[in-house]
Amino acid sequence: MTTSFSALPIVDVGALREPNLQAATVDKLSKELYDVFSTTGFAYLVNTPLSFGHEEIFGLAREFFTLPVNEKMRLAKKSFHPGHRNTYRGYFPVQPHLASDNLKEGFEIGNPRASHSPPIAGQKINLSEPNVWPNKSNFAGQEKLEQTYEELQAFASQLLSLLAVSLGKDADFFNTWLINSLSTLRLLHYPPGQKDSNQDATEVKLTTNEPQGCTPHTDSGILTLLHQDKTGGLEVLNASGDWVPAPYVPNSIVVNIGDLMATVSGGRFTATMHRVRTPASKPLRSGDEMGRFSVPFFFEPGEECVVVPVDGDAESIVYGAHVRKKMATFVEFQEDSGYDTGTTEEL
Ligand SMILES: O=C(O)CCC(=O)C(=O)O
Ligand SMILES: [Fe+2]
Repeated sequence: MTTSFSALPIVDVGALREPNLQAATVDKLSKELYDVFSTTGFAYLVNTPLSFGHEEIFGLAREFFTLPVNEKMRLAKKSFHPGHRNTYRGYFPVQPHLASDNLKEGFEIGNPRASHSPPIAGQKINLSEPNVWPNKSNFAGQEKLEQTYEELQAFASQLLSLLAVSLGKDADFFNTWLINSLSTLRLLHYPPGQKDSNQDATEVKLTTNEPQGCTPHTDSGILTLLHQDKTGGLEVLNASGDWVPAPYVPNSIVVNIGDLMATVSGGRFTATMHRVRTPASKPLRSGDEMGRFSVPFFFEPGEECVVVPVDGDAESIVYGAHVRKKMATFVEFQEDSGYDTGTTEEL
């Protein structure tokens, strides 16, 4: 269960930069992670082993989202562009007509080295389809994003070993989860809200009193590693029902537990509700005109992975079935997005 925290804790994971971890370090870090994941379910991580910084990752996000709309829509998932084959990876546009509490556009990639399977009969979403990319002449960031994915996957795997130890298991206890992992790297852009009618095409017309860039939710997978820019807006729900701001802390990334890991841990870890406020409209803002950028990495097992909870008597979960069930609640995956693209080309 989450607690009545008033700020997210900070965990220094600098020791993970060393090639060989001492047993005492494993012990210390796994205890620290256990403490935060069994209370807030969320923390800032500092001194991570990642080789890239915020400037690089948000440079890539900015480069992607400033592409012309038709170039982004060329990558749109089938639910936003019926002529396209990609159902799971690719671009989704802002959909104010569908959900005024989810005002964001996004671009998602899976494992760049994965082998791909054809769609499963009767399933509308192919979880193991290939990535789609903008033309190289328009977007130079493909290779960098692929490397970013691989580094985040490796870092998340280190954390997973520590979580296994923290739950009294061997460090490799969850290693089968890494086979054909479905982890997702998602670039997100939250356009600023705009209250008057002179908005341009990239701004969002606010239709509710409480505009949301991202509706309250828990993440579905193992854990999420989040890069956020300095705009702010992320809020985490504590046990008293208060939304606690989780602003950017310099050189940190945010980590949080997903539903699957909460279940596997027998409820020892908590998947905490969070949301993102829509960035303030232009006249109120002093900095960036484009709104907020964030880059969550959702660490996930493979589609066919049979996930066995740590308490022997609890029921196993097939990850593909778990994620499909959760997806039914996401606006990005609604059957008919109603998005009118006016184009028909296929990828
Ligand atoms: O943009 C953020 O800071 C959080 C996004 C998020 O919670 C999500 O995509 O699941
Ligand atoms: Fe989330």
